[in-house]
Amino acid sequence: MSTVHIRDLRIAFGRPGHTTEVVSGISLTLSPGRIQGLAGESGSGKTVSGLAVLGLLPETAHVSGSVRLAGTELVGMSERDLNRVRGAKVAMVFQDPSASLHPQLTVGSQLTDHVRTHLRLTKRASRARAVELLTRVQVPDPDGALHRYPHQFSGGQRQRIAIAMALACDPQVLLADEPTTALDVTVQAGILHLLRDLAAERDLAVLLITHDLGVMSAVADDVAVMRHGSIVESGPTHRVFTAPEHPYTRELLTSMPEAHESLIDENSSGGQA
Ligand SMILES: Nc1ncnc2c1ncn2[C@@H]1O[C@H](COP(=O)(O)OP(=O)(O)OP(=O)(O)O)[C@@H](O)[C@H]1O
Repeated sequence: MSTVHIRDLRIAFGRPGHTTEVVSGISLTLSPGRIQGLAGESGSGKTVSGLAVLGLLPETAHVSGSVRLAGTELVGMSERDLNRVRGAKVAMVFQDPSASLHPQLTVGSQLTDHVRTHLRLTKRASRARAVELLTRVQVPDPDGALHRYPHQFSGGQRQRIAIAMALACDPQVLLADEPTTALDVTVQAGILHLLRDLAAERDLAVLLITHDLGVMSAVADDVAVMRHGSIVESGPTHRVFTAPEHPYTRELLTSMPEAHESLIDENSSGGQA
C-alpha cells in the first residue's frame, strides 16, 4: 500500500508575471489506513491542494513542488498518465455527490461501466462487483438500487453511492472534500463512520478536507490547519485540539467549542465516535 508525500506544494493562479499564490509550500504525508485532516477557514487553499494531488486544477493554475505516490511524481505528469492514476489509484469524493453521479443514468449502469472500463471485468462480474460495493457502503436493497436513478435516493444514500463509485477500482488514496457538509447532522455521523471503517479495512490513505472541526475531531487521526495558503500547525488530532500551539488554531477552536467538547466526550467514553 502506498504513501503520498506532498512536499513544498505551491499553487498560483493568473497570467505569467501576474500570478497570485494561493498555496505557499505545504508539506503533508498521507499514510495507508490513516485519515489526514486538512482544516482551515474558507479560501485558505484546502480544495485547490486536494485538486492538485489529482492534477485536476484548471490550466490557469501554476503548480510546483512534489506529490509522490508510491515513488511516482504526479506534479507535471501528462494528462494521459494522470487519467490512469485517477480512479484507479487515487479517487475523490466531493461535497455534492451529484458531481460524481450522472443524473440520467441508473446507478447500476454507472457503477458497472466504471468497473468494466477500469478493471476490464465481464458484464456479470462487474454487476456482482457493483452489488458488493453498494452492500459495503450500506445502500439498502443493493440489487434494486442498480435499477434506480440518483435522484431516487436521499442525499446521504447518494453520498454512499458516490463513495462506492470512488472505491470501485480499489484506490490506494481517497480525497474527501467536505463529504458531509451538505448532509443533515444525523446522516453525517453514518458517512463519517463509513469513511473511517473503509480507511482501516482497505488500508486507504485518506485526505479529509473540511472546515468543520466537529467532523475533523470525529474521524481524523492527524490534522493540519491551513491559513492563507500555509499550514500553521499539524499533528495528531487529539494533541492539536486539546493543546493547540498556534494562536490561529486556538482562535478556530474558540469559534467552534463543540468540536473540542465532542473530542473530550469521545475520549471519556473510551474511543472516537
Ligand atoms: N480557478 C481558480 N482561479 C483563480 N483562483 C482560484 C481558483 N480556484 C480557487 N482559487 C482561489 O484559491 C484560493 C483557495 O481556494 P480553495 O477553494 O482551495 O479554498 P478552501 O480553503 O477550500 O475554501 P472553501 O472551504 O471555501 O472551499 C481562494 O482564494 C480562491 O479564490
